[in-house]
Amino acid sequence: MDQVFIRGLEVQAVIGAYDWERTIRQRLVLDLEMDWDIRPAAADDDLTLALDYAAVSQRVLDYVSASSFELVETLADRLATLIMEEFSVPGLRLVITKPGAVPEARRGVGVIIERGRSRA
Ligand SMILES: Nc1nc2c(c(=O)[nH]1)N=C([C@H](O)[C@@H](O)CO)CN2
Repeated sequence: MDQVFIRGLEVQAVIGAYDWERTIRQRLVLDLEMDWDIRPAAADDDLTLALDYAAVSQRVLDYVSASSFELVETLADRLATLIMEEFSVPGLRLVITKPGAVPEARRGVGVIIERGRSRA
């Protein structure tokens, strides 16, 4: 399946399980790969037939910046459902990195989820 991707989308959110984390905003970095047949859009050279990565990016930024979850797992799961429902995306892979959570983890910690994809 073709994919439309968004990489390194940075957003600040209230995210964390500890009391001190409930009072601050922390940086998250999102990587998103969305299954999409690009051939109809390519055949007609028509954005209305494409999965608009700018529109998805803006919706993700709006949602995450307004969210307030304890776990990155919860945010990832809710966000995946939202994207699939609102943009008719049949399957996706989402990586949420919380760069500052474990200072010794130089490239961050977080979760990777896949939804709507059959296991081969
Ligand atoms: N699997 C997870 N582990 C941890 C999470 C999380 O969301 N998922 N969160 C924390 C704390 O909020 C941490 O980020 C504070 O530094 C710990 N472990």
